[in-house]
Amino acid sequence: MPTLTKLYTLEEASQHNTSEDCWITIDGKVYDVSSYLDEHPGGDDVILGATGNFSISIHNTIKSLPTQFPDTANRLSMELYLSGFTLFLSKGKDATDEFEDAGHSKTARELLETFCIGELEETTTPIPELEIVSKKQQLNNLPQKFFNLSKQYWFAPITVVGLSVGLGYLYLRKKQAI
Ligand code: HEM
Repeated sequence: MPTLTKLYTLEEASQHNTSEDCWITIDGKVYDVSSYLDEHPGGDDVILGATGNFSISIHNTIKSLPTQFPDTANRLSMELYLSGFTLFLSKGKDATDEFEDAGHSKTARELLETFCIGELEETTTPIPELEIVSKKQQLNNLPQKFFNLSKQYWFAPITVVGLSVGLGYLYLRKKQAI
């Protein structure tokens, strides 16, 4: 039997990301929650933040901060690349984690179903449009890494020099005593 469910790609759903026209995708389904934004007890901003706007995850070795910069994506990607960060830029975002993390009640889940307009195409996955994780990045950062290491292990050369001076002194004293 042919399915009557309308299918969307994640990228298509991601175009609807404003307070007048807001779609979110949860568990493979697509919801048009535009009319519910103003009524949402958790505020409209959290739902808008879970839409498929450009989403950028920035990582370096010490911290990871997912954030959103819709307009400045290209400039930012270049700047971050140069400063040695790893950057993932994806167009299209799934809101399942945000929805689940808020601990919504059964009533909220039932209400959600009333806004369902279709499902995601099965092949749809968040596509990283730009992924900068390369060996080149590590090579570019060699001087910085060396600097970081020397900051971390500054005591090692001082210990070696100290030990050499001490041993030399003891050796000379012993030699003089003979
Ligand atoms: C996906 C992004 C969403 C996030 C991050 C989110 C977050 C939240 C948060 C933080 C609250 C608690 C507000 C408070 O008690 O101060 C809340 C409550 C609620 N939300 Fe959402 N929400 C989202 C989407 C939705 C959607 C799509 C619906 C329904 C169409 C919905 C329905 C409700 C309802 C009914 C409540 C009241 C408490 C409950 O019954 O669980 N939310 N939400």
